[in-house]
Amino acid sequence: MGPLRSVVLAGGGTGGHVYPLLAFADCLRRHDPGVRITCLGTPRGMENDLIPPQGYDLRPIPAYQLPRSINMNLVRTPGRMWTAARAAGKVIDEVQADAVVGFGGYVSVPAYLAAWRREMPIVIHEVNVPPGVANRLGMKFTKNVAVGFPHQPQQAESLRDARVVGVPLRRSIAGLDRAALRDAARARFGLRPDLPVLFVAGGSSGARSINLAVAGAAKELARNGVQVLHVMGARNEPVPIPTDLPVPYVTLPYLSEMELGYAAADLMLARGGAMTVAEVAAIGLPTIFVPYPHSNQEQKRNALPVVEAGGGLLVDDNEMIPAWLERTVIPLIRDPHRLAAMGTAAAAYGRRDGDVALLNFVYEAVAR
Ligand SMILES: CC(=O)N[C@H]1[C@@H](OP(=O)(O)OP(=O)(O)OC[C@H]2O[C@@H](n3ccc(=O)[nH]c3=O)[C@H](O)[C@@H]2O)O[C@H](CO)[C@@H](O)[C@@H]1O
Repeated sequence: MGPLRSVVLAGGGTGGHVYPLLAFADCLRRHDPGVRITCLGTPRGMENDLIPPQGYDLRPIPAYQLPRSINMNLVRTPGRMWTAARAAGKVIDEVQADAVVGFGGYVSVPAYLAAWRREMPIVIHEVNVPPGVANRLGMKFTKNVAVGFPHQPQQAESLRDARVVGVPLRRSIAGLDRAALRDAARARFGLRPDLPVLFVAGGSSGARSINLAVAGAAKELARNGVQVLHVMGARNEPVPIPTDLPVPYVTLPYLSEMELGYAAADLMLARGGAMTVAEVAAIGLPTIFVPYPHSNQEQKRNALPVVEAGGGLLVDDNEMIPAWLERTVIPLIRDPHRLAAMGTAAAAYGRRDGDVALLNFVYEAVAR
């Protein structure tokens, strides 16, 4: 049994914050089935779709969006933030939490504030460079900062002393054997077992520029025997795909069982969200990264170490046009030796034990 009786987890908004929270919750429950786990969420974030089905207690906290330029001066922290912090504090008191573990996103801020007022252990897990604004504020209250990747302490002064623990990944992904699941996964999507598969997914909310480029390349990819499994993003307008293609082209709005997509694929085309990078690296899936261009180079920094290790390619969003895709994807996906070498390089960079490493870090922090 670990040193925790009750823990509050905070992280919300996009999949990028919710999936590591969930993976960590699962790990905690596996190691210590008696511990009480409570999650804080905003009323409309993706946590509402993702957390309750996994059987965790999700408590809504009033949403308050921090301005990106907040000066981190608590005296000037807006009143609405304290209202949210009081709501978080009520939950913390009710469940008699021993610690708060935050993954970033707006809901983490009230949790950090409430835990700080109660002088409780706070642990922060951060996967981006620069750290998100919520975690930056949280770092004022704790030195227990864990990060997902080795480049983060080198690139961000505020993360210099952070512990590299990796990223908690869902068990279905951390434990994935792609080769063993490949045929079943392909059958599930109606894909042929004998032709290569390009898996396209633009992060937890999809990516319009990627969707348009792949749709534009659909005919040429199909003519060259490349099958496509394309997750468009539930919040995106679906892009029309030609219907008379000679090989399967399967579109989905969202894929909950992401491991099936990963297992079906020979090559992935993705954004550079930190979770996506951690997942494809861990499972050794060669990936073409098209970082989201509008967030401070954050996604480029996530993807670059995998690319430099030889596990993927990097392309600017403005180069994401059908001709580039045709030129790059077709020869690569037909070259199993190159794909295998890229997969091995990606896997050497990735890790599958981020959940356990973070749990050990939390136990240490609570024991301190
Ligand atoms: C535009 C933006 O600001 N994006 C940020 C956001 O990305 P975003 O929310 O897109 O997050 P990631 O790419 O990191 O993670 C997406 C997660 O959703 C899952 N998934 C995705 C599609 C699908 O159909 N099914 C599914 O399960 C993936 O397996 C992955 O676990 O959070 C990341 C982590 O903080 C940041 O690094 C990104 O920069």
